[in-house]
Amino acid sequence: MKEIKHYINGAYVGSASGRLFDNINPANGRVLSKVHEAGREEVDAAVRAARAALKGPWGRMSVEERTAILHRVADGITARFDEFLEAECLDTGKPRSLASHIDIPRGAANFKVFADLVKNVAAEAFEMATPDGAGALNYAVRRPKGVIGVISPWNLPLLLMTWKVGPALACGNTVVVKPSEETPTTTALLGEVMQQAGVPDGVYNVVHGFGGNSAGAFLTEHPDVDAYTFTGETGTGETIMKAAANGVRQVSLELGGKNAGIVFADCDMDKAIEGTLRSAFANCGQVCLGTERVYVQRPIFDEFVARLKAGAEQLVLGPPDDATSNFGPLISLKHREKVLSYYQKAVEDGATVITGGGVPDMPAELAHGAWVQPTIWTGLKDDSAVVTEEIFGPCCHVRPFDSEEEAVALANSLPYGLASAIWTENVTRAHRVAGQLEAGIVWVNSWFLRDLRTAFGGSKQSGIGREGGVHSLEFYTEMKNICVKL
Ligand SMILES: NC(=O)c1ccc[n+]([C@@H]2O[C@H](COP(=O)([O-])OP(=O)(O)OC[C@H]3O[C@@H](n4cnc5c(N)ncnc54)[C@H](O)[C@@H]3O)[C@@H](O)[C@H]2O)c1
Ligand SMILES: O=C/C=C/C=C(\O)C(=O)O
Repeated sequence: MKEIKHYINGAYVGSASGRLFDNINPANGRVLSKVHEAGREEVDAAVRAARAALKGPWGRMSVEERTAILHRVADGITARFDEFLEAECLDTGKPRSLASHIDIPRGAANFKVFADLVKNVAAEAFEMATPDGAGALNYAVRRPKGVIGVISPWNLPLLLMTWKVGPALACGNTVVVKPSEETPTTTALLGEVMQQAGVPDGVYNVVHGFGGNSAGAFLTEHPDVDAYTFTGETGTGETIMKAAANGVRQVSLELGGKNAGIVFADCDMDKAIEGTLRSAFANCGQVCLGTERVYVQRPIFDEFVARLKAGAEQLVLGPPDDATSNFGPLISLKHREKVLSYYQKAVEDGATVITGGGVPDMPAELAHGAWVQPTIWTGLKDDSAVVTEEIFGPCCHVRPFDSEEEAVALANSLPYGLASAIWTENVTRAHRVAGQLEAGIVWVNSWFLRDLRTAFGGSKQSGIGREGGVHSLEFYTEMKNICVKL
């Protein structure tokens, strides 16, 4: 059976403890590989390697050399596209059509975009007056923040990990990555690409394991890491923030959401249905930006629900290697238990189940996979846990509204604030509502349309900080002001 090892200081190494855990294929429940679980010893070795690399050739390299290497990393991912695709689809069960259009190309783009960006961003300068009339000149320079701890989730493994590693390395930092225990393979494979691209040893390190009392906690408790960038659940973000408080380390947190879609009666119904179907069901609903609350203006409510139901019922469930399928399993049986507990709660709370609500019948070879039905409810009260808590499954609750004010108040009513989607053909309304929504990202007549130069992140309990474009530089560099008296 294949083993997945840590990647530390340019070499693949196993755990001293010899502890291994199973990497399961969620489509059929079979073990794909055995993964080494890092103890404090491996995490410490990875952090030491990252610290040494910062002081070594990486730290002394010109921006031109560094960014040329990162372009080679991107090209290396593209050259091994099929291997990355296969690995990502086996670990997650997601359809190839999805991973080949989103996950893997974005993995490569995340290195190119930030390599190009750091070459072209100027820093600030201020001339100032002084009492003697000679004046002084202030100018800023950016320096790498140091060793960055990267902790990533399982829903878009390569995409979300490289979204952090790309800018971190472009800015001259070194990294220790702890990928999700559910999806270790592409993060491990990237080590080979890094090596072939000429990334010096110790710049990119990977340790595998779980969160609490395992590699994740050992990394966030390690005193020699300068900052942490994390994507995952809000509760985990709180834990990491507490650990990072020791030694006053900075955090960038991309956390959970309970995102609202607002569909006005003046929308283009075809676009609104297509976009809402994608935002609720893509990646089996396991997208942080996904829509789990849909508010629809009353005159079109019945038609919208009927068309959404028809769309959901046309989704084709199947494993990644089935070219006709566009809907995969959840990440694990454990996650399915959580999702199904909300399916049950919805019924207990009096929901009308428009479609789905349970486990689909799958052929025998997939019977042990983490399959669930795409599910739509109506009729829940606004305070039902199904409507207020992030489920992270292929489901949404649809509720009618009457006025624009009501829709904005409903959308803003939760402690989350990651993303929203507005569907309307009235351009004035679109701008007016977008300006009032408490969310880091608002899409108008679209969903998950991403320009990597833009600020990405959540408000309220959906996160701290923004990454993307120049905003990544704020986190991955230390800006230093130099004041010269003339
Ligand atoms: N805002 C965003 O950009 C964004 C993007 C994707 C996913 N998410 C969120 O991520 C969640 C789904 O991902 P998940 O289930 O992998 O999240 P998670 O918080 O369970 O795990 C994320 C990572 O943190 C690690 N971890 C867990 N406990 C830890 C601890 N105590 N110390 C250190 N590390 C720890 C895990 O091993 C994993 O690598 C959802 O809530 C989703 O909304 C947010
Ligand atoms: O599941 C969350 C998806 C996040 C997407 C991004 O971080 C991105 O597109 O940069």
